[in-house]
Amino acid sequence: MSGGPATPLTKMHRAFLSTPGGSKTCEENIRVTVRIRPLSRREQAMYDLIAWECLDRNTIINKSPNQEKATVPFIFDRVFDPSCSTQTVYEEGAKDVALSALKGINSTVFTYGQTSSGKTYTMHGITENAIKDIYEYIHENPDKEFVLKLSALEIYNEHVYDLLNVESGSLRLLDDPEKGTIVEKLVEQVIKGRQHLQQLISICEAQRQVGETALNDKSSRSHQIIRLTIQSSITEDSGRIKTFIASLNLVDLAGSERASQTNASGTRLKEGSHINRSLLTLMNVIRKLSVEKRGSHIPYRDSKLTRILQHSLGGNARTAMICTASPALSHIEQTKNTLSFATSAKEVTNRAQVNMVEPDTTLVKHLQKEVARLEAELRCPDLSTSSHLRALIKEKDVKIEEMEKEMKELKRQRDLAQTQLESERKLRKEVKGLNQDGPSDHVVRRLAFEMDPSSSSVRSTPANSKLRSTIARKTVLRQSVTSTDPSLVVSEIRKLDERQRQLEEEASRVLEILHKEIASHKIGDQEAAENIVKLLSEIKNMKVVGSFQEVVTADKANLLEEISRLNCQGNDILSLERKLEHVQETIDKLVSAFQMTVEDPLEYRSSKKKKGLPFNLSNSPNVQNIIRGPCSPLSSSRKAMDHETENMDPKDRISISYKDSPSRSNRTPILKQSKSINVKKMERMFKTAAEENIGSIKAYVTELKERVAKLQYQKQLLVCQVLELEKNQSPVEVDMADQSPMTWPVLFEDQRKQIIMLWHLCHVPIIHRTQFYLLFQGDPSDQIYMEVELRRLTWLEQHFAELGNASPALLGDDPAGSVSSSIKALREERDYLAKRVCSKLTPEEREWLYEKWEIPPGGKQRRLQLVSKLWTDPLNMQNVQESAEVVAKLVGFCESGEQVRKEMFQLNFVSPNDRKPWMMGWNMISNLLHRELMLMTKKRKGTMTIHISVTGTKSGPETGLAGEGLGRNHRSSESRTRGRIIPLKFD
Ligand SMILES: Nc1ncnc2c1ncn2[C@@H]1O[C@H](COP(=O)(O)OP(=O)(O)OP(=O)(O)O)[C@@H](O)[C@H]1O
Repeated sequence: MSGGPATPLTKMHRAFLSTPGGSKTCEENIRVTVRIRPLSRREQAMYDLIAWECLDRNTIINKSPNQEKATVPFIFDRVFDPSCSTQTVYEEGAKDVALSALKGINSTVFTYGQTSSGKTYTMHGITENAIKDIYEYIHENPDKEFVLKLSALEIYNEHVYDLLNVESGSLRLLDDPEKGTIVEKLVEQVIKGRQHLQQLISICEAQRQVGETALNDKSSRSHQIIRLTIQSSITEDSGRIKTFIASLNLVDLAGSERASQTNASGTRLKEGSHINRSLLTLMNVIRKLSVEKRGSHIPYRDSKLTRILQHSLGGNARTAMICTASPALSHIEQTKNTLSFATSAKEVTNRAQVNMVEPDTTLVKHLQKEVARLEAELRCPDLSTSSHLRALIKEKDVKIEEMEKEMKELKRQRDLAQTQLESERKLRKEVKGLNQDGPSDHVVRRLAFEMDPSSSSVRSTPANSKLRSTIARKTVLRQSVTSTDPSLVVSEIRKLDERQRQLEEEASRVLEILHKEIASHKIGDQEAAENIVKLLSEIKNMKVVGSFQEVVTADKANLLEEISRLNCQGNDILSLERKLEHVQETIDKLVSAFQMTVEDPLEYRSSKKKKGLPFNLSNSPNVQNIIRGPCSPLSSSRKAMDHETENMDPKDRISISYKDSPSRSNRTPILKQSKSINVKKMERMFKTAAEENIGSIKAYVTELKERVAKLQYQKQLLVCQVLELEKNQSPVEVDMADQSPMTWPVLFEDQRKQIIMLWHLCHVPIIHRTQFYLLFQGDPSDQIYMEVELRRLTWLEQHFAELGNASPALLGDDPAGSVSSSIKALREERDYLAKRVCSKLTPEEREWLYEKWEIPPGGKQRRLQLVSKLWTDPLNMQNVQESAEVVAKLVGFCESGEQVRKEMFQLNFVSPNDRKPWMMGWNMISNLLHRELMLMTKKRKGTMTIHISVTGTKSGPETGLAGEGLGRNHRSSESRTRGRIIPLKFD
């Protein structure tokens, strides 16, 4: 093979061209040098001959004795004979190019040649020298700031591997429109210093695939590319920072080889074929670049090597190629090939340019202009001239309008679906109503409780279809939140939330753009600043949030309406409770008066005189009220009494009239007289009438209490549901209307287990657990209680889970709602119960229990040990049952022999007459529900005012919704708010 033509001298000159942006493009040929190594020991041993002679610094010629043709010299940028050191090779063959990276120009140094020709040997020296020079340069330029990063890869068998992260496996090549081919996930390490860099390079060299061949004990079996990225910044006198960034690629190629020479087989043969193939592609690329016209297709993509090195081959880089060769005659053909390749390479022209990151002056000018324009606009008092901002606002307005339209459409669809659903329900109810006599089960199960007693009679007329449809309509109205499919409402709320998010994002984007613009412009003018504030507020006041809130308010109107309705009920409750209190007082007084009268009329009179009792049976206006009460059959008793009085002997009548006598002095003789007349008969009459009256009054009171309790439950159930919907959590799916009687026992057991577990998790007072457990044993009418209990416990459990023990911070000054305070309250409750063990249990009972609950005899605090074991195993129903029995005994439930009515079970689980300090714990927990609702409604920021009724008795709040004061420290506020209507303003 003949040598190539000499490189024209003109091509050796580099031309720096100015780019439009001001940076320079360096158009130059690849710098190609040839290094001939000394004969290796192996070659010497074989008495190999030297076949090449370096005629001068640039020329090498084949001096083989048996040449048939005249040899043509090869001319390169530099030819290094075997005596040249690596230092010289670096200085004259690579340094200039390598150090270009320090000035923002990409550079690449290749070593190319036959296997064992000295590529790795040379590249190792080049790398060391380059590192040394780079750090010297950094040292000599303290005014510049440098950031060095290193990445390293090898291409082995056409796979790319990260030499700094061997675990990564084969990496993919990606095409980046700006950067060209990049290696995905290639690690790039920031260099901390020269030693660190050297250490990393050593690691790369150690990681590289090396194998023994016949020609080289440590033959590199892969192409290695070490990339050092250098970022340098300099601050000019003007304060402008110029930043340059460039990469230095140090490429040590695997050597071309002949299988016959390397004796390769198996793995080595395969490696060799991959190496040769990729080198062939490299040669093709170089050849095409050297001969083809600019713009013609260059097959970079034929190998990973050429893809990765694309910039270095005819692109934005300065490239130096050091071709290494053996002088041995035995490798003459290989060397000729190398020199031929090198000859092509020197024809390749690159266009390197300085890579400056510094903000372009044009951009700066543009920004300055923009600042000036905006400042001028802001100075103008008429905002209408702020065309940019106006356009922005207009654009947003259009978007908002579109979104509002979308929302309206969504709302319309939702309403349509709801109407369909409701009419379907209505229809179902009517059909059901026709098939039933008496009160509708459906209605009862729906928790709809008629306040108006007359409506019961309406319902009890099944034949009247008109009335039935009225009831159905009422029930549908009542259902609202309680019976509207929660998933439908939740889905609507989610949709609206999504809309809200989108709108808020839009608004934020507008504000962000404005902020950025304004922040980037230095506004020294007060007027301009004011205008900006004005504009910002105008943007903020865009109808985004407002319009959304209106929509949301409207969409959640059913929830709010429901709350309002409940609060109206709350007012009813309040008035009912007042009446109730009043009636209760009357009863108490009547009972005591009656008992005293019957037991000893004389004593009664004297005590009445002493205590100054303000009324008696006949003249009490309260009695009149009671008698006139809708449920009181007292009138009949009274009539009976009157009737008996009328039929009395006139003498007997005197005995009745003594009470009315204004003259107290006359009483004794009259009384004596009356007694002598028919005392027994009168006593009997009086007793019967009084007993009848009291019974009736009690029945009336009980009825009132039932109404109040049921309304309260209904109210709390709604609160729970609202909270669930608010939290977008799937509600406890218990649609009682659809519960068939057959499934209720199963459902009850399931709910009870959940409740027991939740009691345990929420550290609910054990007296409450006992009361609830014993009262609600699975009767179908227990459904509402089970439902409410489960819902609020579920909420509490979630609340505690969210709160954790660090709740005080979240609760502000009120640590009462924390888990720890509940645990403390539970402990105090156990102490209280332990104290009752002796008084409530006989010694025999105690011993029996100690034995049963395995309390060791003679142990200390056996009572406390016993109580500590109660309600501790929520999964063990026997433990639950027995715990309830013991606690019931200790507390004295049903001691009076009177069955506690379920309806009387208070929502805050505290017997009003028996509040203990530890009971406040559960009060507080229960009241969290109420507070959550408050917070939720406050957050809603609607425009309506909702009144939450806060009611209570003298000893504390009576309902789960009542009471603002949550802790002992808040007692004063509790008493302040008790019994008042607290308006919650939505603004
Ligand atoms: N200029 C030189 N002076 C002295 N020894 C050299 C020179 N160049 C190479 N050698 C030696 O020759 C041997 C082969 O060199 P090297 O491994 O660098 O070859 P290579 O081209 O990288 O081979 P391969 O392609 O198989 O990896 C090594 O033992 C090395 O020390």
